[in-house]
Amino acid sequence: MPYTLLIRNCGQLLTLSGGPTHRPLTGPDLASWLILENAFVACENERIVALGLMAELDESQITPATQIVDAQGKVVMPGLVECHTHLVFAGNRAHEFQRKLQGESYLDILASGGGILSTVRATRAASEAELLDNALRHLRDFRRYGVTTVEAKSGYGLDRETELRLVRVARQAGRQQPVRVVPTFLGAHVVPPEYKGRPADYLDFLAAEVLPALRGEAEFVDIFCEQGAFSVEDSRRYLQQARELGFGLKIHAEQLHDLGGSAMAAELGAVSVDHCDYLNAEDAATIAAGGQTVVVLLPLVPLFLRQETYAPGRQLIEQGLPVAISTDFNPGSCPSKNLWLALSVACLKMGLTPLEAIAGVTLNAAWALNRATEIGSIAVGKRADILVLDVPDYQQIPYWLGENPVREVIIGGVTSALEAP
Ligand SMILES: N=CN[C@@H](CCC(=O)O)C(=O)O
Ligand SMILES: [Zn+2]
Repeated sequence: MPYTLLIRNCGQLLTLSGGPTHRPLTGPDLASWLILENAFVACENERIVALGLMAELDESQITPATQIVDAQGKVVMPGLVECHTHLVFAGNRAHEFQRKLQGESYLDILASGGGILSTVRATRAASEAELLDNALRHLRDFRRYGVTTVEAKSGYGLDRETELRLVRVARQAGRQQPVRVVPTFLGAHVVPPEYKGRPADYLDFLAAEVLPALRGEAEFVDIFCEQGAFSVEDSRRYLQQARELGFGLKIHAEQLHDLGGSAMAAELGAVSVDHCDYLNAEDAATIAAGGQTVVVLLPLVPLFLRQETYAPGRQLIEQGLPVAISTDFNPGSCPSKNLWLALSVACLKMGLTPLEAIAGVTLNAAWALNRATEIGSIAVGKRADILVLDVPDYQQIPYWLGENPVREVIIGGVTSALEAP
């Protein structure tokens, strides 16, 4: 079959391929994947079918029906994979920004009934149509940044009806526009007012009344293991129950304190452990030994919460851990969808190199969603989620701080218009 889409004259084609295919990238592999200069990528419908140097291009596969994108010597790379967001919510927390600037901590604001609980009130009060509208707007913004897959957590309902609604909205939003949406159930975000002081009872309720209704609807189950949220022991029991029901596991852990939640979740086979700003070296070694859990770094969160401590990214890489990078887009700890900024801050504050950080927002992020056979690199057989950037050299990606380098976004072999707001 002839090519349906050809991207030619790629100055640098960042393939993210050439390394191991059976596990996430770790150690030196994070930065030694293949870059082709003066190259092409060809697709048949939604799949990549060929790539190589321009001199190797088989012109006989080009027909008048082939769509040709001229990269004009710029960087071409896989679509970004955003592996940790709280996509579906109502309202915002701009009113808490000033409180934060005056020194109130994230957990103090939560303990006073604000923070996550403030977004829960707004989300419970919103209609399904309003929530869908918000989610679609955020997905459009993500797509402009070159994000082609987005994980979407629930977690601002904290009751059966609203939590199921949030998962339904995430799935519906995924069907209504081109960015792929991967739903995660985070009903165990914090303890709702109805269960105040009874976290274990709330988790039992979720496990008995909500998780069974989510089989086939949400792929992962997540929990916020932290002071003021859920303890390590309660989290362990809940995640075990979720695993028995067939869900993949994720955890928010070591965000503000070193409690041991990340190592616990890794021992249960979690696909990712997220935040890890306070992860200690011993627990990092436990996670590395498991060999299957990705550490998702969220550098915009300590930045936004004015925290000095960032996850020890460099040290984690030296210890052999696979790292990914995400924004953690949400109304409280990161109201930003700019994954390029997160990538830059991962370099500046966590010690990643540009190549490692690029792997963190593509192939390793795909591993954190259990989708690395489908997305995250430019390789024959993979889904054609591809970006054409406006920069000629990958070194400029983290350098232009906070800018959006995306010129063209291709999702499933289809170029999608980046319409004005
Ligand atoms: N830490 C817990 N949950 C989110 C924040 C949610 C919120 O503040 O609304 C996070 O990943 O940072
Ligand atoms: Zn989060």
